[in-house]
Amino acid sequence: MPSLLSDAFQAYPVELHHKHVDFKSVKELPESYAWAPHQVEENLSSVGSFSKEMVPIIDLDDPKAQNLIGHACRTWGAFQVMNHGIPKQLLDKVECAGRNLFSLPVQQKLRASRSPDGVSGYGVARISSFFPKLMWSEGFTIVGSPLEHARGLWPQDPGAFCDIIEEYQVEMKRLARRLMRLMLGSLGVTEDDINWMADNNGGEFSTEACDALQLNSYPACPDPDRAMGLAAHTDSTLLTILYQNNTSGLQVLREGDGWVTVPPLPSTLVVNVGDLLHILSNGLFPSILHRAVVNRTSHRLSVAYLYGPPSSVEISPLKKLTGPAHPPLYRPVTWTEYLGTKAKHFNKALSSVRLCVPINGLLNVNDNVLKVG
Ligand SMILES: C=C1C[C@]23C[C@@]1(O)CC[C@H]2[C@@]12CCC[C@@](C)(C(=O)O1)[C@H]2[C@@H]3C(=O)O
Ligand SMILES: O=C(O)CCC(=O)C(=O)O
Ligand SMILES: [Fe+2]
Repeated sequence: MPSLLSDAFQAYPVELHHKHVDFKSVKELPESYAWAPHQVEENLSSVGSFSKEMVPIIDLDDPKAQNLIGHACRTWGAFQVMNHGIPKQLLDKVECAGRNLFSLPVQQKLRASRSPDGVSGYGVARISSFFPKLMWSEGFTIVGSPLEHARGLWPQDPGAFCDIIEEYQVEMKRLARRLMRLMLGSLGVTEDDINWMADNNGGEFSTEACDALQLNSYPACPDPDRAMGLAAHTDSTLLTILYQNNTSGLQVLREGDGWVTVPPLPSTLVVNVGDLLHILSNGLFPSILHRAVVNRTSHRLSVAYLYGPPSSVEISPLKKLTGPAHPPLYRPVTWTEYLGTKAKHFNKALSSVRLCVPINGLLNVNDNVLKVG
């Protein structure tokens, strides 16, 4: 049984081809990128006569932040945070590093390709293998040090990119831990209730949470209504912190509302509940289905910080949240194992680790919500 995050996909290698079109020179959407209308599902805000609610915006300096976060996690599974303490200059630097990377010639980027059974490197989203059409995006995943891949990309000076990424990883880990404390606090749970988070865990577990960084690039698209930037998915994480540049594209699916756009706001970060927090909270905090759409005029860039537990620690519903009236709904699972499950079942992964499986078999997270369009 693999225990490192980087080993998660050994049992499920995917041969994702890297024959990207040259996004910049394409004048018409190639058929291989043209999604069927029902897969793109229109964003109701452009059609509907009703106004939709917005993903909550929470100021971390607000004394009520913990309660507001708890409410947002229960009712949305996502929120935006301001006054989060990440310097604007660092966000600018990481955006610039991403732009530098994606603007390299394709041949150079391919020198840092993610291998079929690997987790780090350049390539199309791993979930692409579940769809008949290609996504209008490219990505670069970093687990641990980016040095090896950066050497392939910038043989003369890999250090500049690595310094920025490493600084970002440190700051994001600090923020993720703070957010975890607030989210759990709203449920009456403390770090001491979670062995791997507690400072004094007697050395039984590594206290080091695991994480990954995903840089996403969405070039301007000649036919955005038929294209998909990143298809609907939940993250496998405890939580994800997303920085998006000033171009909108992120949408979350909300029961009753359909796809709701999360507009980029200056110096604000988006926080998503992932599947492992869904499990840990015994479903009180649902993981959120989200996607990225593209547009005709602007290049969009996003940076997702994916935060999870130490890769071999088993995550199961917290004892404090379960009892005779609330039996545990999920079996214990490590992050590494869950990533493998996700690689096999994709959006049915969460129901595949459910203890009482729905009568009609594995439930796709998409089946759980009101369909739009
Ligand atoms: C730790 C991870 C979560 C992730 C798979 C990965 O190994 C690294 C990339 C992550 C990402 C980002 C885009 C969407 C997603 C579903 C994917 O294909 O790669 C997520 C994965 C996830 O959260 O399951
Ligand atoms: O680009 C976005 O807005 C979404 C990215 C995302 O969902 C991811 O990287 O997991
Ligand atoms: Fe995501």
